[in-house]
Order: sequence, then C-alpha cells, then structure tokens
Amino acid sequence: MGYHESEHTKNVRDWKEVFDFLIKDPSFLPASPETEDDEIRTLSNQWPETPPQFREVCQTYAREVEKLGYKLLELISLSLGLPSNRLNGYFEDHTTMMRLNHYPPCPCPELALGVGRHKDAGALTIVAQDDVGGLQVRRKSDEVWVPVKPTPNALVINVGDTIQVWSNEAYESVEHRVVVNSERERFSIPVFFFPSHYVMVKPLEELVNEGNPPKYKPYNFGKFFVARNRSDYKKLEVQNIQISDFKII
Ligand SMILES: O=C(O)CCC(=O)C(=O)O
Ligand SMILES: [Fe+2]
Repeated sequence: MGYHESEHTKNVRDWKEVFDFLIKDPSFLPASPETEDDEIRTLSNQWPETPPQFREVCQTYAREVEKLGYKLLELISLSLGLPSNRLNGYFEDHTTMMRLNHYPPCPCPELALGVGRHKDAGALTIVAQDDVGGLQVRRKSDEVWVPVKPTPNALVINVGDTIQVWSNEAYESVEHRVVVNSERERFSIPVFFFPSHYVMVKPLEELVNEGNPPKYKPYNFGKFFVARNRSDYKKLEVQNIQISDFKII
C-alpha cells in the first residue's frame, strides 16, 4: 500500500497517480487467485515522512467515513427488510481502503481516461471529489455516459458488486469511468468498503425463495478481489473477472 501510478482498467493504463492506504493496518488477502492456494498475504501501509500531518489527517478522515459507511450498510439492510446489523459480520476483518486520486491535465483527453469503465468490486464506495468534474455513470436505459456533477460538500455513494449479489439484484452496481481534461488537474478521494477476505459472497438467504431464486453462485471475496486486481497492474489478453461470471442463468 502506498504511492503508485500504473494502474490499468480493462487492460488500458489509467491517466492518474494514487496513494492508497488500508483503514485496518495490517489487512489480509489471499496471496493468489488460485482456489487451491490457501496462502494469505499481509498488506500494510507505507506512509511518507512528509508532510508531517499527512498520516494523521488521512486517518482522521478515514475514521469518519468508516462510520458513515456502517450507517449506510445499516440503512441498506433495513431497506431490504433485514435487521440493521445484518451485514456487519462480513466486515470484521475488512480490507477497506482509502485512495487519494490525482488526475493530471492530459494533452490528448480524447485518447485517455482517468479510470476506464468499471464497476467497483466491494460493497460501497464513498467518494469526495473536487469541483473539476470528470466522473461519469452509464445510464442503463440508453447506455449514455452521464456526468456526476460536483456538488460542494456532498459525497458520491456508489453501490458495488458485493451489494448487488447480497441483495440478489435489488440493488445494482453502476458502471462508471473518469474522463480527463487538458486544462485542470482533478483530485478525488474514494473509500472502498471491502468485506473480510474469507467471506463467501452470495444472495442473502432471507431474500431468496422459490419465486426469487438466487441469481449468483457463492464466491470467495478475497479470491475474486485478487483476481480482479491482478489485471489492474498489467495488461492481459482477456477481460478481468466480473460477478457475471458467477451468475446463474
Ligand atoms: O475519481 C473518481 O471520482 C472515482 C474513481 C473510481 O471510480 C475508482 O477509483 O474506482
Ligand atoms: Fe470506481
């Protein structure tokens, strides 16, 4: 965890640099996506020495956003007719991560994307963005990219793939991307809420029945996440893993 500038989305390099840190330090993830490999990797943060307040400021913000995340998970549970704490157990050893994104101005913005189109793999993403704009969501009805206009002092809440599966598609994860521009740099701060690596993600039992059978086969969150991330840092020939790979037709 720390600074890097070579992330790929769908095999194309993103026009950005980032600083990542874990809210729980250390956190644990599978060492590889292979099912037969049960080795676990320990991840820890690498903080820069300067500026001196950086670590404290980041951690204070992350703690507050974490509280908001749990509040939202409770509200989502209630909205599904479940007890408010229904999802909390899945986050006991969470792998939640905060990211500082810097999108520099791009001389050929029509040729690059800050982040290519994707869906967030985790449960929720809470994003703070500055006033530059660039985040877009894909409208399902006509597949048009719609800008998420920056609203001062407001956060963007994005439902991820994990909630789509838990809710058996009562909630849907939205496809989104970030466009760049040639004039202004942009900053954004997403906090990605990821469950514990050993959680088997599947439609919640209380939400499925004969009339509404499960739409997904269970999958291991850590393995899914590691498989997804593997392709984030190198070009592969094939599209990376998606929840649709576990869809029951
Ligand atoms: O910069 C943003 O507004 C969102 C970035 C994003 O979608 C991501 O990092 O997953
Ligand atoms: Fe995203």
